[in-house]
Amino acid sequence: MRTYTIALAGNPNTGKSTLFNTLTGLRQHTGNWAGKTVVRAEGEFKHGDAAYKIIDLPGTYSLYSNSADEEVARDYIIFEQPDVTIVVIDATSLERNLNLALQVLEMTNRAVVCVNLMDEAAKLGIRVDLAKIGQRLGVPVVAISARNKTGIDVLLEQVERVASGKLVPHPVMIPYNEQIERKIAELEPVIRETLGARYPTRWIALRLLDGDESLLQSLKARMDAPLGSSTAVKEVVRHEQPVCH
Ligand SMILES: Nc1nc2c(ncn2[C@@H]2O[C@H](COP(=O)(O)OP(=O)(O)OP(=O)(O)O)[C@@H](O)[C@H]2O)c(=O)[nH]1
Ligand SMILES: [Mg+2]
Repeated sequence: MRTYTIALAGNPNTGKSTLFNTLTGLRQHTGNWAGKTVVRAEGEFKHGDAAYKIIDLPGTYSLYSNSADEEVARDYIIFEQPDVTIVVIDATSLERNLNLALQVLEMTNRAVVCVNLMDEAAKLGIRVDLAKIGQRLGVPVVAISARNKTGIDVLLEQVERVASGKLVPHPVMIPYNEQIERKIAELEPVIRETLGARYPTRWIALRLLDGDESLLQSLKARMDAPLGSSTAVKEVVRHEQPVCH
């Protein structure tokens, strides 16, 4: 039986753990992330012909290394490369939540956006145009209510399609200004050469331009990648203003 790994990412309080509990029942265990005081919850479930290992990532507003939670979530998506990252977003607070979804889509194309708290949205008279969000983001978008256990089958159907490669999403690519795009184009080949093609070079280029020291440290710790000391990188990144935040 094929086993896939999936991660739950999203802002705090969007129902990730509720979904995690719904999917795994008692087949779950918790501990801490290596070297951090951040809780790590992992569980298993079966669906259709496949088994799934699922990781409940800490809730974060961004993945820019501002806290241990953000570093854990970022490192998991970048280095462990789950077969699918489910971004759980709050239907009653789409604008803020989509910000994190876009960050995840810069890191991986193997994603499904899960709009949770649909029951709450309905109560508030909020209508969510799933098709339009899906079209704009370029990944499957599914509506659920984790608490009421609705929409779970459709969610798992989309997760299976992405995990198995039946569907290869092409997420929207956020364009930056000309100067930043030029620097990204200079950095990407250096990153690819240093780290191999396995990693999201455009996202790493953006983080380097943003002066993300924590990411460089993680890269160094995991693969002894001399990216931070690369002269080519230093040349491009020098005097750069932060691009994100
Ligand atoms: N109405 C409603 N409430 C929900 C739903 N899903 C989760 N909740 C509630 O939302 C609150 C937060 O849920 P959690 O599952 O703890 O959220 P989380 O994303 O794991 O939060 P963090 O771990 O802090 O990031 C809880 O009170 C849940 O009962 C839902 O579909 N509808
Ligand atoms: Mg939680």
